[in-house]
Amino acid sequence: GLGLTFKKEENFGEWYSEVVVNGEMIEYYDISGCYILRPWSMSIWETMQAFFDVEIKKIKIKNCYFPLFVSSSVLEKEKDHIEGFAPEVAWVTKSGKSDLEVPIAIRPTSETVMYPYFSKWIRGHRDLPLKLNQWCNVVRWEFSNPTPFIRSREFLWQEGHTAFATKQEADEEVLQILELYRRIYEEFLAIPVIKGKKSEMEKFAGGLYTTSVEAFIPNTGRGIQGATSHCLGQNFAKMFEINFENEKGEKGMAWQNSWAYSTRTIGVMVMVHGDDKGLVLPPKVASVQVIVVPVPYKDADTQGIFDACAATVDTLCEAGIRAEADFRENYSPGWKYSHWEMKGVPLRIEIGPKDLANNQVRAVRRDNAAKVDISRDSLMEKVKDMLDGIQRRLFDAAKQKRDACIKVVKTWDEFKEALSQRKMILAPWCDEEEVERDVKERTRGEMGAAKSLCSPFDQPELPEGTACFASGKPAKKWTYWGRSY
Ligand SMILES: O=C(C[C@H]1NCCC[C@H]1O)Cn1cnc2c(c1=O)CCCC2
Ligand SMILES: [Mg+2]
Repeated sequence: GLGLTFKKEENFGEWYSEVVVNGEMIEYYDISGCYILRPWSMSIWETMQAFFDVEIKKIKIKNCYFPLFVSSSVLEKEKDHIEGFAPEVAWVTKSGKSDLEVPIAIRPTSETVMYPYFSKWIRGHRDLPLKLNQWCNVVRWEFSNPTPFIRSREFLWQEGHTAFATKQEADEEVLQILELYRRIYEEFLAIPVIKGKKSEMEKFAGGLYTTSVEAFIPNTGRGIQGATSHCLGQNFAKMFEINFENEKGEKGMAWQNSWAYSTRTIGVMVMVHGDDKGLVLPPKVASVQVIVVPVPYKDADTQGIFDACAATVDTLCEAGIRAEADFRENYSPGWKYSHWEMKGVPLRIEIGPKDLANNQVRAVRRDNAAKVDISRDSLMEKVKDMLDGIQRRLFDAAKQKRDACIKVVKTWDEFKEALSQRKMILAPWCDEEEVERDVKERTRGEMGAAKSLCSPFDQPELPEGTACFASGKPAKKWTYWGRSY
């Protein structure tokens, strides 16, 4: 039948796999960890891309494209960058029947692809700042449970790579980009995120510090890194000799950032907003915001109903609303209702003989199933208002649900209790890496260990003498902890 066989509250993993397929976002592919992005999800990626691309161009970042292939010598250049990740790197070793002289890696990220050329192009301070971005795919041969959008062996992302003469410029840009990532989640995907700094253990090993926007999946009680913006310091500049002569003719090393968000964003949106009828798309990213369904009754003025549907689509499209009608003859209205609910279209408009007679339409919201009769005279503004209302309500509902999953703790026992309740935990921490390692060790189990998610920029009051929840040492900062993806 049309409905889902798994329930979100009962079999989350199976529900998720089914809903991304039945919603026509994904088709499973015959290579494990690889998925087909169908138009229904590709259009969401394109909508976010359109926003982000315009915004980065406002701050003078230029798009480029570097090769997919990385030579092994260059990939292994930044030692502590690569050591932890080596197993994930995919290699080309043959062409046709013959082996390649030297294996060639497929980019898992492009620092080592780009930075030899940054070194070549950056000579004097006038060559700075150099600010590049590329929209591309990357390959990471992950082994842990592959999940569409969330963890796949190939994914789409943007990766920004910038170089500055001063640390201050780099620091400023890290936060500018992080704010764009917050807007992607909160303004487009209607998902609340927390901005913060990663711990020394969780940061990007090759960098100086990592900032991130952290989301949370209430159904699994796991945090998920939504996007990252790193300051690389001068580590890569030292390794790749990215030097420049400043105004006084002195030699300086560039300060660099790198930042990314990926198609993982779409998976988070499905997990947060989806329900047992299928996908629920925030209007801002829905490729079809309104679906108009004719509801003919026997032979009562069927042509009039069809004409009214077509006219309704025209009126809404003229107002910039992404509206379509489903005129397929071989499906019943009821079948169409379920179909478009499964695909998560935010608003359905039904037009039957009664609606026609009263010069009105029946609007049905996907998020809360509310039904409203709208006069065709005020159709445009009423539909606009409803779509804005749906966007806002999805965010508010997700924020309320996420906030209910946050627990503030001060002691180890409270921490363990909150973890068993699948919470996202805010605790005072001494900021010592050994203690973080200890927390991971002490919370290992079949559900996975707890790790630090981020230290929020928005720090609550930390009274003098507050003890670290895990070590009892003087706490230095409030930090979010939890199981994560
Ligand atoms: O990719 C990054 C850092 C950085 N890369 C560019 C965009 C921003 C940010 O993601 C971290 N990272 C993650 N995963 C891997 C690597 C890696 O460097 C290198 C090799 C294999 C897997
Ligand atoms: Mg990884």
